[in-house]
Amino acid sequence: MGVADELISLDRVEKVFDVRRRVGLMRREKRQVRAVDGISFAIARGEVVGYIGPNGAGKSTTIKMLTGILTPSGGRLRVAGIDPARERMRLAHRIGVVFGQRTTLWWDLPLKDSYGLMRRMYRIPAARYAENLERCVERLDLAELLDVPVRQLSLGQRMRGDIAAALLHDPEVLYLDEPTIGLDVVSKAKVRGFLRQLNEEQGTTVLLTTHDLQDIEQLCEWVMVIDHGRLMYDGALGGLHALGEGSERTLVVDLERELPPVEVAGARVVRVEGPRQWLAFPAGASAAPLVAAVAAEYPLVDLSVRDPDIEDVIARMYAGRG
Ligand SMILES: Nc1ncnc2c1ncn2[C@@H]1O[C@H](COP(=O)(O)OP(=O)(O)OP(=O)(O)O)[C@@H](O)[C@H]1O
Repeated sequence: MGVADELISLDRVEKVFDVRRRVGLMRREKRQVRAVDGISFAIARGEVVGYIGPNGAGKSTTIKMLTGILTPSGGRLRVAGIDPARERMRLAHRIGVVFGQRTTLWWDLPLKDSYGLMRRMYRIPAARYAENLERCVERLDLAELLDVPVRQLSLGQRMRGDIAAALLHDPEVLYLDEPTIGLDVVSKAKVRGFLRQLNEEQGTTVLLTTHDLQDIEQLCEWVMVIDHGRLMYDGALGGLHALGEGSERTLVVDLERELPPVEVAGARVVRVEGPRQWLAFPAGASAAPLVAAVAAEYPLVDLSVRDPDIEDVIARMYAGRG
């Protein structure tokens, strides 16, 4: 990735919170929480990057620093060449933000009035506003909803409304914090489809925080995993599959008939159902010798190889933390 393409960069960024905790009846104890503990990464223009980690890992704190809501305690952070905390208003014109858990829309106003207010806030030229609104309305299926007050929208409708609101001023980068939380499968698919199209057609850079690994698998080629404020992984999605320590692939074999568990070197049977057996083997190993060994010793009818479930890999990464 060339430096010229770098839209977001963090260099040893830290955020420390001072928290006071009551201990006993009178005493209060001062404690520091290192929410983000020396994180460095770079995101190039046009990338869609997943940012995942367990509860309390530091994801929201990172996003808040990237928008300028929070000032880092240390390190250097730039978005589109801007220091977010120092020039928050200037940055606001370049970024869009969607928080799945709360809306940026006006609760009592019809959707289109909220958009009108956005237009004035961001001083969006009339033609550009009309064009962007039309595109969002069409692609996010909002035509029927424009006159409805936000409080009357379903969660999925409101989320689509929020995503449109974040895009009316043509941001170069979109931060999404749990954009599919609480949505049904159809709404999730709509939101994901829209984001993919946005990235492909407008080249919008997307930083996506989510607990839904389907979001990640369907949208992101690059993933960062954070835990205890530190980056545990920063790489291609495919690399995650191979990463989880002890992660395994599965060879599923269909035998001619029901047989005792297959015995071959380098794999162990983890499940038997009638003539079908599941053999787990290390994700890094080749399946070929295993298949050959089974075929030589057993009446093999059919087989398939399954990659480790990304959910398992991530769960293992979280479990091994500390
Ligand atoms: N304003 C604050 N004051 C004190 N501590 C905070 C504050 N904001 C966050 N923290 C702490 O910082 C840590 C990281 O929190 P953060 O919200 O960034 O996690 P997260 O990865 O977004 O978690 P989740 O998946 O639950 O949203 C947590 O221990 C949290 O309690």
